[in-house]
Amino acid sequence: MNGKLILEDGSVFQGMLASGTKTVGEVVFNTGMTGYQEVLTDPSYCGQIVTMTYPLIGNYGVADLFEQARQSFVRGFVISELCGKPSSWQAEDSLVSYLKAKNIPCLHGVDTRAITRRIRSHGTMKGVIVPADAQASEVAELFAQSPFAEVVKEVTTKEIYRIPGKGPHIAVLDFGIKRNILNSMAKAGFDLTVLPAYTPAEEILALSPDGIFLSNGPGDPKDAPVETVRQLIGKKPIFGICLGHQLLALALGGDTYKLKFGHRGSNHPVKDLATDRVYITSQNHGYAIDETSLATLDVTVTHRAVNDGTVEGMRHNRLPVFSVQYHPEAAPGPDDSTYLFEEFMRLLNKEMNKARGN
Ligand SMILES: NC(=O)CC[C@H](N)C(=O)O
Repeated sequence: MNGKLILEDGSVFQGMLASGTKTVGEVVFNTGMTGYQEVLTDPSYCGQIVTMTYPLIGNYGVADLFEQARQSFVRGFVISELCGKPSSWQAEDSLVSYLKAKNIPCLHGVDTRAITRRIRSHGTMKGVIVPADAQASEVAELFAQSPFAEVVKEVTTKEIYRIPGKGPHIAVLDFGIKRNILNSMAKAGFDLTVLPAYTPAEEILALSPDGIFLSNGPGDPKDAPVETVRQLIGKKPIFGICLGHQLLALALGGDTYKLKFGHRGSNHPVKDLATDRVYITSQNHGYAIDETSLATLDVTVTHRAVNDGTVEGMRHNRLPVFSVQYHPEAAPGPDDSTYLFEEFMRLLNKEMNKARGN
């Protein structure tokens, strides 16, 4: 069936519907050459229609191994050439049958370069995917919907669950956590209790964890549980990734703002300001910390994006609290930054030793 993507500014991009019929979301683009299944199942994309800039998507199929959550939360997927016949030793299915089975709206055969150029110059905006012959009233109805209503509630775990390990006990706040973050923490040796995003601070602290982890997640950080994080600061060592990093800044009294078109891809250079070393990182964020808002706070900016100079990492000057805006767990992307999970382990061991009076 022929379909189209219509952006809020009225621009129209024609294509074909591989699955789904209509949807609304915030249209963003991801520049990764691979990793489409991880992108589809990263809960941070909840509420968004993702356009992949790499022109051939689906060539290595899909496999259970790449899933990052219990389901996909993207509102839609836009690609140029959809490869129907994957070729990979890992492929368990083709992308097209995966999209159909999961009912993920997908428009393909689209000029994704034109969409990306428009978003780059006009900024991220809302869009709808509809059949080519959709009525204007149907389109207006879709545009009237808010794709970001309660996204953290939608993606977070409904139940507490444990991933036992031999090391320090971490209370993991799941704002939309990717599986590879949990895998990376388990691999580093942590003992994990994963909690729903809206668990009150007293309940989290009642578990007597050795540390707290704040996960990635969708939407505007100001709509997430900032107050809970504020009540946790100073009580336990904390590590935050992406949304978790933004929440820490807000809870400390800083501010965040929306980037014009965000950072989404697997090859974003980030500089560690202590060593001047540049890491290639996986990123997916539409908001950033306002650096001027940190000026009067007791924190140090530790990492910076090489492309646009925005804040990519920070640490507290007195408390055992640090965070990064990018995704050290990768999946997809390079694993340059997995050392950060070991850094969290070292920090916890140091704090636990201190508490024992050693
Ligand atoms: N990956 C994430 O955690 C994204 C954080 C936030 N939703 C943003 O877009 O900036």
